[in-house]
Amino acid sequence: MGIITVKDLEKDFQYYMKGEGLKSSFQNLFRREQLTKKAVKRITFEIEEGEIVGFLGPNGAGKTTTLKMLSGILHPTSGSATVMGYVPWERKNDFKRRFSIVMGQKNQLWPDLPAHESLYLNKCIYEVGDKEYRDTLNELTELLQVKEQLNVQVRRLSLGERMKMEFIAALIHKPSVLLLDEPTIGLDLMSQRNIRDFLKYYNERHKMTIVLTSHYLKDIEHLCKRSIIVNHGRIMYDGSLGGMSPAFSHTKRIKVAFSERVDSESLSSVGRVIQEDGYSALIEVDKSELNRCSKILLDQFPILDITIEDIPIEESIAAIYQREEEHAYLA
Ligand SMILES: Nc1ncnc2c1ncn2[C@@H]1O[C@H](COP(=O)(O)OP(=O)(O)OP(=O)(O)O)[C@@H](O)[C@H]1O
Repeated sequence: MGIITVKDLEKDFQYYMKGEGLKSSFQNLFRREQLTKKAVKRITFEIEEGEIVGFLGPNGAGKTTTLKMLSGILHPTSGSATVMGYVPWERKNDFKRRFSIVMGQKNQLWPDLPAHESLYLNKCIYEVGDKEYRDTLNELTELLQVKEQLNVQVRRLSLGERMKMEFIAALIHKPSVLLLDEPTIGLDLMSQRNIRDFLKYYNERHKMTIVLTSHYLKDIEHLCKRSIIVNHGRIMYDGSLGGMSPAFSHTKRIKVAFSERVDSESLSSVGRVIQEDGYSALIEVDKSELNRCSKILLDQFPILDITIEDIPIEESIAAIYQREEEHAYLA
């Protein structure tokens, strides 16, 4: 059995419709229309110990709601889930001691205190022994290179430094499962990379299971062998990003620059023209046709430069987002 198991998990939010203006506010005092938002719809998956799994999806897809249920912050409407054998929303102390969540948009450190005081508070809450606390703090501050900043008031830290402190606070009790909701949001490229490298190293060293949501594809590509793509609360894909769609892996793109103006009509005999402006073109061809099409281009067109590319992963993901729900596809 996986360290995380999710079976037919659903979450509905009830909320009230509120019209605009004073008249509508007055009417709402007597009659309010209740609406239901189905944020998560019967999702099922299992995650093995030590895995890093990416949770991908457009805004409002249901990622945060799922993570909140797995961390016990929210009760599901129906379905079941276990994390390390515990039902998260029962919030047993043993579960809390072995689990952690970092939300890029929320801080758990006190802004007016230096980070080390909040960290010490976490040590006491989680009943971490003195030596273990010292060793873990040393390891984490060295890995994240924030030893010097431990005594600085959290509100004075840069966003990247603050995020690193948030990670230390989340890991000080050495959880077995870590949920990350947009951990690199707002960080510059260098800080994003530092956090990614840190997570990769930490996962390999401590075999910690990580579930990660991020809108930065680089985070997912770098860290996750497996990604679960959700849209409208449903799982649309579960597998590796590389193996996302056989249709995409059978197609290549030829990017060409011409030394003189080329007629767009003539290019359509080579393959599917994605874009062209007379002096350059992007043409999609079947992999098996690549040699033949490249030869036609080289023989019959005034080629200045030619490159062959795979379909960018972002486009494969966008295509999955757009897929109709009833065609949900499980790898
Ligand atoms: N408390 C709530 N009441 C009503 N609707 C809610 C509530 N919380 C979330 N929702 C709705 O549920 C849907 C899923 O939200 P969720 O935050 O899980 O999406 P997400 O995939 O994390 O999006 P994002 O990438 O923008 O953070 C959204 O349509 C959201 O508006």
